[in-house]
Amino acid sequence: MSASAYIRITRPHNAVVAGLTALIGYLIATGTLTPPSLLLAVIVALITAGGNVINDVCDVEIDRINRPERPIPAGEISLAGARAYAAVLFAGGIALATLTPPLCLAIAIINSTILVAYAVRLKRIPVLGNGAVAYLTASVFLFGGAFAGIEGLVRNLSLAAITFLATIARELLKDAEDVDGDAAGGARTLPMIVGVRRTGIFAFACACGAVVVSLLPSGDWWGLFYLAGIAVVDLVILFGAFRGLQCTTPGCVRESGATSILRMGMFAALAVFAIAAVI
Ligand SMILES: CC(C)=CCC/C(C)=C/CC/C(C)=C/CC/C(C)=C/COC[C@H](O)COP(=O)(O)O
Ligand SMILES: CC(C)=CCC/C(C)=C/CC/C(C)=C/CC/C(C)=C/COP(=O)(O)OP(=O)(O)O
Ligand SMILES: [Mg+2]
Repeated sequence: MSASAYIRITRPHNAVVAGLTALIGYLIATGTLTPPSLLLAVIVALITAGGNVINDVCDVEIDRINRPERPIPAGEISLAGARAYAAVLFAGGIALATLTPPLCLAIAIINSTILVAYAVRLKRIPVLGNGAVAYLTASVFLFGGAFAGIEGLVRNLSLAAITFLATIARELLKDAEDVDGDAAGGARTLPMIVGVRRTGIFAFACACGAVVVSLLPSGDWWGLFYLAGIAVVDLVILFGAFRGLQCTTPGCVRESGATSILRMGMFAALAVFAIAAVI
């Protein structure tokens, strides 16, 4: 057993960015950060870490082939140990969420349940699995807003919609990249059913939807800086999705860099939201 394996299995960069995104959600909803709001980042990081650990527990057979270096297939953490660790991370996140308003606690419990359901079953259902990851990612903004009450959550609905659509687009293109490995692992994804070309068209349509919603007038943070920043980000997102749209094979999607360009655009969007909220 090594301590580093217990850190690696949580995909810490992912959990930390998710935690910081909850703070951006609160900042957008209220225009300020308070010391108690820092708790949001810890809760989201713990629950995201729990989701990543339970995912590796359920994907152990796929990862033995595709990702043998991960802690469970590499023999660094036992299956039972990882299961117990995931339970501790979820329980820690939910216990801390009892210190937040009931709306936040409800989201924390619902999301923990969806993360377990995703690992156990939803991941294998085409589109529904992608929808679950898109909802979870979008919900970080709702969670941050909900710390300021229902009005905060409502104020962040447009951000959640943008994130949902952009994440669906990226997750579908990730499935298009992974068709060969997923088929060997027995998974069924949209591109296996309708082909890479149609998946690319659907992903591009979702990216266009995200761009349209991102330009609609919204809260106090919506202004000249936001419009200028988001216009650049929108071009990056459209370019990434367009690269995927042109492909008919998984290899083409991988070489197009579409999913990396989309990830870059999504992280840049977070920076635009955060700066727009404070200036
Ligand atoms: C049109 C437009 C302006 C779109 C921007 C949408 C937006 C604001 C997306 C932000 C999504 C985001 C990065 C949320 C942070 C929470 C988080 C860590 C989510 C899950 O991880 C995503 C990560 O990129 C996983 O990457 P990978 O392992 O390569 O799949
Ligand atoms: C707001 C609250 C309380 C929680 C949000 C929780 C978040 C941010 C979830 C975002 C989505 C996410 C990162 C989920 C983690 C589990 C997951 C879907 C991992 C990806 O696993 P696979 O789909 O198996 O892909 P791999 O090939 O990387 O294993
Ligand atoms: Mg997995």
